[in-house]
Amino acid sequence: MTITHIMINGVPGKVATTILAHAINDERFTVVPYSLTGPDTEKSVRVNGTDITLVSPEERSAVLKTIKETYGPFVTVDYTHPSAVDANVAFYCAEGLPFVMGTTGGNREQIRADVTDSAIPAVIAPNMAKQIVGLQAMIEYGAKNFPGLFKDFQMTVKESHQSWKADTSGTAKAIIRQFNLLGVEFTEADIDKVREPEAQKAMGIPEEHLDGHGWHTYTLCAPDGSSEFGITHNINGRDIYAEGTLDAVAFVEKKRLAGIKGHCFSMIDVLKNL
Ligand SMILES: NC(=O)C1=CN([C@@H]2O[C@H](COP(=O)(O)OP(=O)(O)OC[C@H]3O[C@@H](n4cnc5c(N)ncnc54)[C@H](OP(=O)(O)O)[C@@H]3O)[C@@H](O)[C@H]2O)C=CC1
Ligand SMILES: O=C(O)C1=N[C@H](C(=O)O)C[C@H](O)C1
Repeated sequence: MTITHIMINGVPGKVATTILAHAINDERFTVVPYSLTGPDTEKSVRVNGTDITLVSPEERSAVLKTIKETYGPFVTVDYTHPSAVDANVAFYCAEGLPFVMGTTGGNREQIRADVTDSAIPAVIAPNMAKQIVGLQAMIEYGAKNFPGLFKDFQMTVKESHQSWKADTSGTAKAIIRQFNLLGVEFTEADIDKVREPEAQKAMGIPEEHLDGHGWHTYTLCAPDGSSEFGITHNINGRDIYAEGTLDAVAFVEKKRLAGIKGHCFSMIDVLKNL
């Protein structure tokens, strides 16, 4: 089995740390013990017995030189902050670092264009939970094959996440774009964002998951009120994102070894190639 080197950026953030803990225990990978992180964090953290050196934005170019010399090629995973996405993608493209981008936000058109103009393959997706990706693929199939199927239906979208989440759900934004193709008139501004713990408890979200959950419901009502359709995905905790992320890393490494450059893949591409 080929062992892939993997560097996970965004530690000590919640998702990056979860992915790191899973990667350490996954025999397909060797973790590069560095993480590019924000300007205000400590110098290192220990995760499952592995010491990870945290690299601030000012230090990253110099430290990357050492990492490349020490470890050779590796795949980068990004679970940082929506405000960091654009600069991080520009950095990965300029430095020739194949990557998996789980972070939401940023200028999604621009980051795809950056990858297209670069010499690397990448996977970019707002949701790495394979079952949610499968659901997205089904909705996308419907949008391609039955455009306008829900024309004139009234949609409501409710998404709840931990109170400090920086942005509106990237997953919800991606899914409503598919519903637009199905004929539904709905914009990102219409999304009902729930961030208040008391409101979340009232929705039935377990208290122990108030600081880490993603509960989404999409409801479609017929114009005459005679029928209603709903799609719900309720995730507690963050473990579900690890398997898909690590499969995406293995996928990107295969593409790198095959010499694929300047190509942006989705998690649906990963799912189709498992
Ligand atoms: N694709 C998917 O399946 C999923 C995507 N996500 C997305 O992942 C992202 C991270 O979420 P979460 O872990 O909860 O967030 P956290 O706020 O817990 O972690 C973000 C981390 O990124 C660090 N950071 C800030 N600026 C930079 C920078 N310039 N470069 C590198 N790191 C930086 C932060 O450091 P500091 O605290 O010092 O600012 C922090 O440690 C979000 O966009 C979220 O929506 C989440 C779950 C699943
Ligand atoms: O911040 C989170 O937690 C999540 N972010 C992603 C999003 O914005 O959709 C994925 C998931 O909902 C969890």
